[in-house]
Amino acid sequence: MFCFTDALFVHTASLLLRLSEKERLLRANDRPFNLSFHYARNAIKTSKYNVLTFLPLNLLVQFTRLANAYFLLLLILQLIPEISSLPWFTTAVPLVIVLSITGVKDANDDINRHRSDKQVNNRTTEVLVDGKLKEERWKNVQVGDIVKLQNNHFIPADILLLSSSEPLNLVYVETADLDGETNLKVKQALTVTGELGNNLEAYSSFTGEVRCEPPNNRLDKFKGTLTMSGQTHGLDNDKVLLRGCTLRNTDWCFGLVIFAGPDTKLMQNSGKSKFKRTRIDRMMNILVLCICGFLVTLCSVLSICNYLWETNEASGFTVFLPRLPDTSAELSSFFIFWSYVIVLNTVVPISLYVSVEIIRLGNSFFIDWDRKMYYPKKDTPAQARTTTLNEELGQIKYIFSDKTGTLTQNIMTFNKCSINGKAYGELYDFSGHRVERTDRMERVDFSWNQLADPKFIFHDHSLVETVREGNPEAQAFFRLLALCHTVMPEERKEGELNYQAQSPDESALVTAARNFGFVFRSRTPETITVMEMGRKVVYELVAVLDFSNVRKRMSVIVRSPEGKITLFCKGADMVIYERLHPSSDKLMEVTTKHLNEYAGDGLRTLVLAYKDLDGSYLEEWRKRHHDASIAMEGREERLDELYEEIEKEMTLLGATAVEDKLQDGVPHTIEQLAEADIKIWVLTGDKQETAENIGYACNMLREDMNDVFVVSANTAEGVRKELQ
Ligand SMILES: Nc1ncnc2c1ncn2[C@@H]1O[C@H](COP(=O)(O)OP(=O)(O)OP(=O)(O)O)[C@@H](O)[C@H]1O
Ligand SMILES: [Mg+2]
Repeated sequence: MFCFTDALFVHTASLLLRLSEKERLLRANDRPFNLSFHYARNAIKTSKYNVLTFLPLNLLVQFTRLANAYFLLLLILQLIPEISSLPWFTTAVPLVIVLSITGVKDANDDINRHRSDKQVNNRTTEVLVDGKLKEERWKNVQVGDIVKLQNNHFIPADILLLSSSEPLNLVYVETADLDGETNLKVKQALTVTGELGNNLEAYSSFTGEVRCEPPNNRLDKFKGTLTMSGQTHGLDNDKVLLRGCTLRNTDWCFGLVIFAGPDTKLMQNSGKSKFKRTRIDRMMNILVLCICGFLVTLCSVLSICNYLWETNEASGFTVFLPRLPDTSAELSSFFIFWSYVIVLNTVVPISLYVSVEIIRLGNSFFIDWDRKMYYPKKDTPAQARTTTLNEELGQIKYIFSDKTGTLTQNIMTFNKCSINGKAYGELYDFSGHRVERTDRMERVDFSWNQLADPKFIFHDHSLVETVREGNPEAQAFFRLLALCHTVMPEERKEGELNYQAQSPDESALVTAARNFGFVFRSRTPETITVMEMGRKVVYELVAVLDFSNVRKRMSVIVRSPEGKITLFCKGADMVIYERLHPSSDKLMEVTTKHLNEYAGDGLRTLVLAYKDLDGSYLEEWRKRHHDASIAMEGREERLDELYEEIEKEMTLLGATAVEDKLQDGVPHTIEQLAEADIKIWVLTGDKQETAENIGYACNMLREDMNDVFVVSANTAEGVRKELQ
């Protein structure tokens, strides 16, 4: 008994501690220190019941259903002899059958959950204990442990990447189970921890201290610092491997466990699934309640009549209807009320619930069997994952969709560009008329460039000539594209370059630069290596001012081998235009004209600009930047301010236009949805003109809609006003 309360106390204490966790502190290789915080262990539990709690909890859940509760009430009434007019088992038997069928189904589901929990908790991974790697079950992994992961293995907890087998400490992870994206994501360790390599001795004396945000469910954000040998380094999402991902293309990597078990982002996201009701369900509930009301009224009227009869007439019938001596008329009519409730219980159509359930089950089979919803190419039939919601399908009024990747293919091709006021990529015939591109046209030959991507297609020869002639603006344009991005290169064999990009736009732009002779070759957290027209140039990467959809731009600051410091920036036209030096005004006008043409064709556009920086100013800025990037409080705001300060008075270089084709059948589908009077909302961050043109291209907007109106407010309040 003692033991039990003790355990309970420790558990509650750790729960309280965890609830109030404001910041997480942990030290590598120091279990006693980490244990003092009572962080959650790595075992997970998704099951709902155990042997003891199953019966009470499951019954409680089942009786929250109106029909079951109603049956129970009837049963209780029938157990009272003064009221009962039917034998008790007429209600008890069906109720028990219904409850036990549902109970068996729930128990089976829960046994499966127990089984999968057990399987997951007993997976093994290698943990560093006393200087040696030891196989350890997942459930025994603790916060602060150093683990070694192998290729194609699942990641057991949320882990800070320390070092890896790949050059430059890269690792590749597949995140399909987390966010559904199938392209591999690249993570890179800090250079200081990367130096630990595969050295177990170095690892056992590693005492890095991590300070980071408390557990939360945001998959794309992480904020923390790592302090080792007196130096503090900022940590962000790029250095963390999340539970639920799989290691790919990486022989091994080492990591430090930061969040375990229920604290991992994966588990924090798997919130309780809500019980959804359909509209028919709700309507049925209301009807049943009304009928119940009717039943109560009926029974009340009958029991009042009974009371009247008892007081006025009953004395004459005692011969036939003998009664107990002390029953009053009031009591008798009270009992009569409940007897009528039982007798008339068939008024309430409880069987309706059962019928509807069966109809839905049948309906879901019809959905699974529907040949028109079968896609032979991938052998995928339609699948009704739930049998409780299918009648809602016919009631849909709104569809909310994403644009990129849903309406469009998410395959981006570099199509056109405007450099220093001159447009490239457009094709003209001898008389100067624009011609449509076809497959038969002569492509630009990139064989002079050994590192070119053979799949890249471009038709305008003049651009290559301009670059090869050494036009400084054209070269600066492609240099920017080769430097300003977050793409990760992969070069397994000499010359076989492969780009891994978070966003396909960037990969298209970097590939374009690659073909035009500015080949992005490799990156470390401190440098970027580019082959510029066959010459290897290593740029020092001073800072990356990352992209966010609020900033709508991204920049890098690099120092060339000659010591020239430049900020390169690319982003949405309006955002860049606001930050240009007045000397670019003329160029801006011409570029705007080109941009409007591109947007008119439904192309995605980006504007490119640069700025030369002064060394002493940069040093001072860099210091402030470092302070802000390891700050735990207000990190984003402070960084934003610093970015804002340096990204101004830039010089315009030009603009790019990238094409993302519509998926097959999109216009047709949208047309049919519109015919069914379903309203469609599409989410996009594109330039307004581009978005409008894609809207026309996919039949969302039609020429005959003459009052297309634009809401142009920036706050929730403003949008609400304009909509009214
Ligand atoms: N990698 C990037 N670097 C710089 N600017 C970018 C980058 N990606 C997008 N932008 C700019 O920021 C704007 C907003 O980006 P966001 O990702 O929100 O939308 P989007 O990707 O264009 O939208 P959608 O998902 O509908 O295609 C874009 O219109 C573009 O101008
Ligand atoms: Mg985007």
